[in-house]
Amino acid sequence: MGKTVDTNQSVIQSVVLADEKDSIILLDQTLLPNEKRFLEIKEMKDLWEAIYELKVRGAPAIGIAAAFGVYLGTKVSKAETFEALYEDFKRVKEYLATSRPTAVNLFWALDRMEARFKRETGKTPQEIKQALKEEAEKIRVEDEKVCEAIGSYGLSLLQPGWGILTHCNAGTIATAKFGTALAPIYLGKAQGYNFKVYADETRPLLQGARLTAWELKEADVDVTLICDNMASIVMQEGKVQAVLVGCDRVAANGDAANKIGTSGVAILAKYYGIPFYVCAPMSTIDMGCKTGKDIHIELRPDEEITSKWYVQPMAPAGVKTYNPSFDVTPGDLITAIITEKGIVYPPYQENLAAIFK
Ligand SMILES: CSC[C@H]1O[C@H](OP(=O)(O)O)[C@H](O)[C@@H]1O
Repeated sequence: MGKTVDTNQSVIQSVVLADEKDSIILLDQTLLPNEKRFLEIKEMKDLWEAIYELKVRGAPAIGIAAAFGVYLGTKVSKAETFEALYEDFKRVKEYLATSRPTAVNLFWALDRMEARFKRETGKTPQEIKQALKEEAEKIRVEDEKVCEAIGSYGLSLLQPGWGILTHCNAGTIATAKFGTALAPIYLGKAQGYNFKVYADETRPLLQGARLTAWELKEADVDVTLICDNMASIVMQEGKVQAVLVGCDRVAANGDAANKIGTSGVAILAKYYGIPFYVCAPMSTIDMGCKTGKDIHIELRPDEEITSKWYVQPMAPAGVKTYNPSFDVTPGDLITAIITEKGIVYPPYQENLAAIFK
């Protein structure tokens, strides 16, 4: 379990590497909105647990945490050669890869750290460890710029005063900064767009209620919290002019995995003729994944449904549950995919491939 530290950061950075402590400082998102507590993570198993228990969550933030975790886990190696250190590195990478299966950023970051390791051939173990630390920080810094670019492209699709529906949390705490789906909201706030955000609470883990509503209230953005089963009525009543969601893995054909319930929102948006945008860093687009059918959907514990938020369980003891943490929205329900390289429209197979060229 990580140690609690006092950090009165003004702009929340949910996961950073504390140079002076050479440890990971992360915002414990499971305690929000009631407590803003930062944990100091020094041990690999504490980081693995933080990812699994969603203390740090959101595809980009998971990737950044994993990259820092690779550094933490490798720096304690006593190896005296490149080859021996590489064996220890691979054990760290394999361990972190078991924390959560759906967000491709975890694996993207681990692979990027391995690529950096291999570029350090001939260097001393100490030099290689320093290189890993640099690469992890580069991933974090780049993600800020990526999210800001997504925010700018996303904002170009929106009008001042629009109602925007969001699902789950793809905000600043799910990334290095700005978020993905909330990035256009933050950039718009700074330019006087006065958006009205309708945030789905997003059962069962309530990232919309606990995180998005909290983030947006902190940022003085007009946010209305709704239950997931109210998405239809706010669309039907003309309160919503666009839907913005994040993602955890986008397949080459444009199918996008995101928090459970997202595909239902996409179907509603299609029915009401409302544009449905997926905000996707290229680090979340998996061209090796042909369609949404190839995306591993994480299944999580019963308690998240039956008892987690209740004074006492709200379901009969021992009742079976089905708790997929994500679902896949078919590409033909997605109006456009907003990336840091620009806005990608269908046909996604060709147009997603084009942004990687
Ligand atoms: C900016 S990625 C946000 C993405 O990640 C969330 O999943 P989780 O909270 O389980 O990590 C959700 O799918 C968000 O849209």
